[in-house]
Amino acid sequence: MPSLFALHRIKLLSLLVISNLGLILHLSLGDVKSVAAWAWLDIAGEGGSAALVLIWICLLLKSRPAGRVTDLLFLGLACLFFSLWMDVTDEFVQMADSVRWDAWLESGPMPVGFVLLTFGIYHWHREQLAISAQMRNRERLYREHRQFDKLTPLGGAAYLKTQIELTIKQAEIDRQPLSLIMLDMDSFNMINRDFGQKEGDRVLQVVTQLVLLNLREHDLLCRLAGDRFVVVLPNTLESQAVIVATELSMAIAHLAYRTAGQGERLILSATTVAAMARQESAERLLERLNMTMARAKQTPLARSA
Ligand SMILES: Nc1nc2c(ncn2[C@@H]2O[C@H](COP(=O)(O)OP(=O)(O)OP(=O)(O)O)[C@@H](O)[C@H]2O)c(=O)[nH]1
Repeated sequence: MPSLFALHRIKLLSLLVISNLGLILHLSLGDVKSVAAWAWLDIAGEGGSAALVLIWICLLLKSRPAGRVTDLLFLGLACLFFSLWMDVTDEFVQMADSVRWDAWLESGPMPVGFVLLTFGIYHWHREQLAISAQMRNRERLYREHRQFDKLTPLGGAAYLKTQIELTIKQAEIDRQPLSLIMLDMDSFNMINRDFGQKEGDRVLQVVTQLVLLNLREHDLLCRLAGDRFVVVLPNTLESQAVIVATELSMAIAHLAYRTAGQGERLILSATTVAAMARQESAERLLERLNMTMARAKQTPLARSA
């Protein structure tokens, strides 16, 4: 993974050069104030704000791919930083009363920065709408990044339980059936053992994409743990969930998966089971599915709970 500096070298160097030019201009045309003349509260406020904006810039560049939205957000934040930096510099260097340009350097870039940030955030919002459409089957109602698994990236067990509780309540209000599918990869530890953990990770990612492709708009896929996934299917009877579960198993069995290293063809398979929610907690429902899964792994015909 390239470092933050390597990816955004020109942006960061430009900010460094311009900030230093501002500082040099002040130092060469003004007088350095004595420590007694320093306004500590202003220094802390303005300096702290400049430091925070610098942190925002680093987080932005670290978390976003290069492109127009990143450029707009960066330029906006860079303008805010420059204004605040000039403000701090002013606390250490006294300019003659006749000098006007220093006030421009302090106040000018700030509104420009806000305008650029507004454009950037607007385009970010549009980009996010497109991403959210793709994330449709991965998240519902709210996003809490700590509850999302980095690898797949699907909601984890905690997210799943919250979503099941919410969906059970909604199903009761709507008087609609709610079913769940549990999917567990078969002999997954052998993939890790024979081809390495990285290949195992890749299999989990590919299987996730494949399952997502086979779900309906309102279904939700989560990763319960390891190679075990759960699909929440609102407005679905158990008999319909069993059909979807069989389709998912078949899709995985028919996947022409090749390893990243030598391109070996792997035969993947998964066991799936389905259950309809009764008047029970999410915990109990998952327990019931886990038990059915354990039975199905031993006797492949036990596919519903
Ligand atoms: N590569 C990879 N492996 C994982 C991850 N999480 C769990 N595992 C591995 O998944 C394997 C799951 O093993 P088991 O629960 O025995 O499942 P299995 O080998 O599919 O066996 P059966 O389910 O009985 O068919 C273990 O070897 C875990 O170490 C992960 O994020 N990445």
